[in-house]
Amino acid sequence: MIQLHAVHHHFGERPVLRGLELTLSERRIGVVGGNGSGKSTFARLLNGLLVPERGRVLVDGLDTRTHARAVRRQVGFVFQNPDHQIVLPTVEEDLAFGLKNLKLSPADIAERVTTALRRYDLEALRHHPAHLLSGGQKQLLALSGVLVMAPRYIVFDEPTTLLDLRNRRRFAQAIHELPQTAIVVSHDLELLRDFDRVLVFDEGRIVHDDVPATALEAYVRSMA
Ligand SMILES: Nc1ncnc2c1ncn2[C@@H]1O[C@H](COP(=O)(O)OP(=O)(O)OP(=O)(O)O)[C@@H](O)[C@H]1O
Repeated sequence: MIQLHAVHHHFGERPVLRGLELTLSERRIGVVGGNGSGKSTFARLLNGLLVPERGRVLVDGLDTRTHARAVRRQVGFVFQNPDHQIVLPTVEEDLAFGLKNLKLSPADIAERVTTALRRYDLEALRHHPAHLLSGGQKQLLALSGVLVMAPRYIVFDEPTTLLDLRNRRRFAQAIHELPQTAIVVSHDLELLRDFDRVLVFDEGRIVHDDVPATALEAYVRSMA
């Protein structure tokens, strides 16, 4: 469970999050809202990439302010642009990167990497230069790089924005099949239709918090 208590955040003079009070326990949670409404800032709070100026964020009871490393292990983060996430030259090296920091044995690392490659049919690309993958393959590699770390939660910040229709569907299916809790920030409302819960942000506040049919309809109406 992820909890936010009285969370406020400013960038300079500008209030970006205003008094968020939330308990996130559903398996699929979508986050929508206009540009600049605070969604990405909210997403970055959930794994401690950012700590709130005021208030607390707790991941299974661990405060992101005081337990940053432990929280980072529990909450994976998939960025909009996989190029920001893929750090090593080949697909295999990139997948093994985070695992080396976990001090696993070489055999354990090899096994986890192979399992990850199989999951999204990336096996033939094991030695391929990661930067030469297609956009869809890169996004799946970025997700795989998070999954090998076996987090309990995965936060996605606009993961399908750069993908074509086929890859968007494939990625949506990948999210659908994840055993983990997923919190997904997206402007792609279709992606969120079968989720358990959708939060609608407006100027740093949550103005709707409901099942997708109701929350998305309210959001679409507010944008008309
Ligand atoms: N590091 C930062 N420094 C200063 N201002 C920032 C920073 N990050 C975000 N902001 C500002 O905070 C506000 C909220 O940004 P945020 O990225 O959370 O919005 P968003 O809802 O994700 O928007 P979008 O849909 O456009 O991605 C915006 O006005 C943005 O300019």
